[in-house]
Amino acid sequence: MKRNLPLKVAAIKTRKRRKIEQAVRPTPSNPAKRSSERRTVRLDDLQWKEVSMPDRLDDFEGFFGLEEIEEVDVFRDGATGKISFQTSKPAKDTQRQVDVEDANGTQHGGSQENAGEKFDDDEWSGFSEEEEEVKEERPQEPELPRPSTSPSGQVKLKAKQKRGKKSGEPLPMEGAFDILTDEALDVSETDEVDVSAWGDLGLSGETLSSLSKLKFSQPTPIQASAIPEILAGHDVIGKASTGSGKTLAFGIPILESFLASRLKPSGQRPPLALIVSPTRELAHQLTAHLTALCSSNTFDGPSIATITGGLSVQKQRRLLTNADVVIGTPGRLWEVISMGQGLIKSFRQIRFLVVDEADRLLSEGHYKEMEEILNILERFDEEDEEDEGPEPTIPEVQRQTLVFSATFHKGLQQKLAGKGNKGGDLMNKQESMEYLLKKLRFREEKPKLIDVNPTHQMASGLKEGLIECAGTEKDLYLYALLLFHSKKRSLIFTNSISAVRRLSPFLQNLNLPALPLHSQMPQKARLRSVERFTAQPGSILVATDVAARGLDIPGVQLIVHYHLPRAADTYVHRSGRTARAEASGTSILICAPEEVAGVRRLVAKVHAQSKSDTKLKKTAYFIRSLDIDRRIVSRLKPRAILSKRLADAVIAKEKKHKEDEWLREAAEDLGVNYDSETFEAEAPGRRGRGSGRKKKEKEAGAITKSEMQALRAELKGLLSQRVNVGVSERYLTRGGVDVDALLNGTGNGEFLGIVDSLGFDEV
Ligand SMILES: Nc1ncnc2c1ncn2[C@@H]1O[C@H](COP(=O)(O)OP(=O)(O)OP(=O)(O)O)[C@@H](O)[C@H]1O
Repeated sequence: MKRNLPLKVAAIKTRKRRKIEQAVRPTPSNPAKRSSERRTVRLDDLQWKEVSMPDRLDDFEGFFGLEEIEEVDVFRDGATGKISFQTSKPAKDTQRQVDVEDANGTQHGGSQENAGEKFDDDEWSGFSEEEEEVKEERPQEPELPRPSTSPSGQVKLKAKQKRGKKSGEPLPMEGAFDILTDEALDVSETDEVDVSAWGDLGLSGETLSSLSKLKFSQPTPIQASAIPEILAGHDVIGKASTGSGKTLAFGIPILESFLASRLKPSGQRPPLALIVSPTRELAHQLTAHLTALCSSNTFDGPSIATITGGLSVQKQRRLLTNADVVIGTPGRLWEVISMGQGLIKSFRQIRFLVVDEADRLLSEGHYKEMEEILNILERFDEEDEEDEGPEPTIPEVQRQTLVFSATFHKGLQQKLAGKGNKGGDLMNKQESMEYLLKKLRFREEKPKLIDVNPTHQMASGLKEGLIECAGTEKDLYLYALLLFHSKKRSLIFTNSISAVRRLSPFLQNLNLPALPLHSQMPQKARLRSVERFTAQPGSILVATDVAARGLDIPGVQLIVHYHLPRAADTYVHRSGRTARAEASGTSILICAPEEVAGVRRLVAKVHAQSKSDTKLKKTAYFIRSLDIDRRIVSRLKPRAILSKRLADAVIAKEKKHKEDEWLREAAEDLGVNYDSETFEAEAPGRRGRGSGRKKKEKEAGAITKSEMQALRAELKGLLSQRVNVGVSERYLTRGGVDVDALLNGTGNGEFLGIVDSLGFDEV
């Protein structure tokens, strides 16, 4: 059970953080009291005591609270396998009981496995109590399937019934730990999932039962092609469009290898696999996907360590000691692994090196850190050199190298704008192979290149379009677009952190549920934004390209490129956050007039590239403009202006505050007095680059508190009114538009014009 704990960490789904500090087990030396006054209780009914924590939480990595309980006996009924808890302690107050009841008045129960999850989440996830509300909304884990393995290794799940329903009687501890009991296994309710379509891949019963639980009835094309090659011991380069299941294409063979390795004598083993990811969010998500793959409860899965920046190095190093699978970002991985010879040696014995989003990790500008890792895996240490004599030969590579991405591109650094549009070309098959052979040391001379969809770069369910507007009106058009697509989970991409900082409050002021995500946010806040975005339907994530690759957030329906992608691969990956796993979705670029021609070429290039590989006749792809009634959009302008003024003022004040703090500290160090007004009055006026921006910032920051209040009140007034669109020649509207109703999902978006000419109404 303990060994599994790190796996659960990844669930990013924290519940109440509790620990049974002293669950008294009935042992001979500590016999449990079974006096008549003891009663069977639910854990949630007890008065848990909060354990005090130090104020500084930096090193606790999200461990925000600990509660303990004493004098509770844990019993497992030998006949039924049921687990129960007994105590003589009084029950907690009624309020507390209400907290753990759902809308139907039933108790939220967690399995014993889930109790483990709580510990693990506490290890790193960093969600505070205020997030409990979101977490409580999480759908309950599906009940545990019990696979029956046929001689062919195929697994079918039995249809199950709920215990309570069957007997019609309330069960002791119903809901809390049912999932552990044998009885529960037999009768819990779940759909029957036939996984016979996986039969040809020769997977173990354990893996099949997990796939069955995940309801993955058949492999995706990349899985069907890559898994047998990896299982046969080959190096593999896998290319398949975004959202096509590449994670399990390498995850399943790693699990198979782990399951096979259990037969060998145990002991201190080196990690089996190292998976490198370009971003922290993706690393945690990979952990989550592999964890889910091992969650059928029919076997103990591998222990997974997630090694990313933003979390304690010491803790991560400890995690590595027992890890079977290590997943991380290159910088932190290198930092942690290179801390000691012991780890370096054990990492040289890994059996699988996975480079996810390989073109990104191996591209100029990002390769350095990845190269450090590769060096660690390749390099001899001095001891080895002595053994081998003065000229050491390079040791034979024992590990399989698995490389996956949706794109392989060249010239990542070349910018699209103003540079002859050279940037962002995608590589054809031969070029990608040459490129990867140069960067990585494969075991085989020719790794298997599997490209499952050479004819199209983009997901099949994706619709693409652009909106043309003045560069200064992008905020307004973004607002209009989001109103039209209200209640749709949307991801807005920008090219700068400052744009994320500005757009998030701009949209929030307009009552849109926007969340920020960029690399300068503290790690806990980053994870929180992703979790909220995942949990809240209709929410909006405003992000830099840190969210462009790999993130698999279900139900993202709209991608907006507020800033144009700098390269073709970025366009592919950003757009790939929607229309995943056969779903549909929309990707819209907001372009200034001078950007339109360049963007058309970029998108045409993405579509043409795939055709050139297959020698299909090239017909230039023409991305269509979204037809939007500009007069109607202009009616939204007063709101947008007010919201922008408010957002700018808050940002300018925050910035000024930070600068003041910094200057005050510097002045204190120098032993002089600092007064911001005198300082500014005496500072020489700056001219030149950036002075206009400075001036604007100063003006924005000079707004007084009461002016801010007045602006807020004015905006509130506007937001409560209907947008009077008058009578449009083209789109007859009656009376006006209730934007609040639109936000509630009950309005009619037609006031924004014929946007369905592209079929976007189905999004
Ligand atoms: N065999 C399957 N059947 C159904 N769904 C699957 C299957 N395999 C994976 N999925 C689901 O498909 C979604 C996308 O998978 P994944 O994140 O691995 O895509 P990807 O190809 O790595 O995408 P990207 O290129 O954006 O990183 C996930 O939600 C995953 O759970």
